[in-house]
Amino acid sequence: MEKIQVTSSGPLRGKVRVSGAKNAALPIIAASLLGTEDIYLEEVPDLKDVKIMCQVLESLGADVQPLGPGELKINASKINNYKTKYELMSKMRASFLVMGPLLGRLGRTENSLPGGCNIGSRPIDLHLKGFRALGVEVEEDIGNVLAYTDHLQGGRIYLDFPSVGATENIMMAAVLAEGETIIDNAAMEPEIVDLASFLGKLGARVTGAGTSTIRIRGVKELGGTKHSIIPDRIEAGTLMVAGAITGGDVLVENIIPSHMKPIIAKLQEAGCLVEEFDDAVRVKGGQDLKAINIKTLPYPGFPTDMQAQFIALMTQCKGTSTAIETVFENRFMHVDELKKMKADISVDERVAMISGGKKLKGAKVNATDLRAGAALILAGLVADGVTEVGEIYHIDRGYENIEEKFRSLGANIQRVQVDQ
Ligand SMILES: CC(=O)N[C@H]1[C@@H](OP(=O)(O)OP(=O)(O)OC[C@H]2O[C@@H](n3ccc(=O)[nH]c3=O)[C@H](O)[C@@H]2O)O[C@H](CO)[C@@H](O)[C@@H]1O
Ligand SMILES: C=C(OP(=O)(O)O)C(=O)O
Repeated sequence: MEKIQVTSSGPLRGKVRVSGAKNAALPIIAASLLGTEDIYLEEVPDLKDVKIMCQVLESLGADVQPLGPGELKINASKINNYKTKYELMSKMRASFLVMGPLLGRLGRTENSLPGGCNIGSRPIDLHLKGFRALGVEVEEDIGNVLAYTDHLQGGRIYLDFPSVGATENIMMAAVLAEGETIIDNAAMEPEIVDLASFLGKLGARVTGAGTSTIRIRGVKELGGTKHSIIPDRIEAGTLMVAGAITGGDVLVENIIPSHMKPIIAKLQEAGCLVEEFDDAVRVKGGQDLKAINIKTLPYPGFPTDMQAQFIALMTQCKGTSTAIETVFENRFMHVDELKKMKADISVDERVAMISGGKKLKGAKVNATDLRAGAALILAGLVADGVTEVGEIYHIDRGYENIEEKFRSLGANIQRVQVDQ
């Protein structure tokens, strides 16, 4: 079994390049099902989730060819299957994003319910509400969803919560629907904007992405294009926290700084020095980190995908910090693991209180989900002794070459084979 071993590393220093965003690459690869000509993608991160999404596309009849590093060529002109395989769907939440494109292309899609990080119940009611508003019949059975229509018709959808996945799925169905679709209370994440820009290059007519109202005017057919995936703001944030927690000096390159506002603000509140460049951010960690408070929210609020890494940081901030999780109802599983490392944290429903500034101790811990895994690595960098992180397949879902990137900054980290 593979584990990641981290040993107390001292201040991290140097520069490191961020990969393309997992959460932009996944919907864009799914959206490639909409095109009828060659699609060339660049800056595609080499991740387990991306590989699974490519396998999902192939199982539907698309041709997916890796070109150079980070490059994919996709041709979906001959897709012939509307059913996705349970083995693939169960491995990844985002596999559900093929529903919208399949409805657009084939008018039919059948999927088992998606897997992914166990951070809450993660229903798909808003995706289905959106499809129904576009004239789609939806039949739900235990663990299975069948959706079909013989006429995809634009409609108006109000999302009760600005769900990222629902916004993406509805956009992808609506681009080939007849007439206009309006999504109100849409998610505003940068990954939605990247998807809209990709769809636009395929020939779709999408406006308003990045605001809470997205308008889509359906077209008859979409073509091909070349597109480069935006940088991963969560990987960037994780590397910035690595600089902060170790009192280091790290230049994180290939960043869109405007995507990083809540992270930059909270690192500054904690006492770090943050310098912004056109496409990079430098973080100098303070000697005495101060307690801070975070509350996760949809974009442009503080990202839930950075909450675990910030709790690791808060264990080193003097005083009591709080983290309020409002997006997912069960996203504090890393707390029990951090407590094994002697972190002083209590959780009351959606609020975690972190009494920080105390030395952590290395321990055997498990990555209970993707960002939990990142948080444990960050904690391991400043803990006495060795931290051994298990269940690292979660980490590999979302971080490309994580040990190499940390090692390039001077971290003492390696992947090891252990008996159990
Ligand atoms: C592949 C990808 O992009 N994953 C991201 C995406 O996940 P994902 O798209 O799954 O997240 P959503 O924005 O949909 O979920 C946010 C909240 O809405 C709820 N909800 C969602 C859909 C629905 O039909 N009904 C419903 O109630 C969820 O249970 C959750 O409480 O956005 C999350 C929130 O920023 C991030 O943590 C994930 O990293
Ligand atoms: C929760 C995440 O991913 P997913 O939605 O794919 O489970 C994440 O990236 O932190």
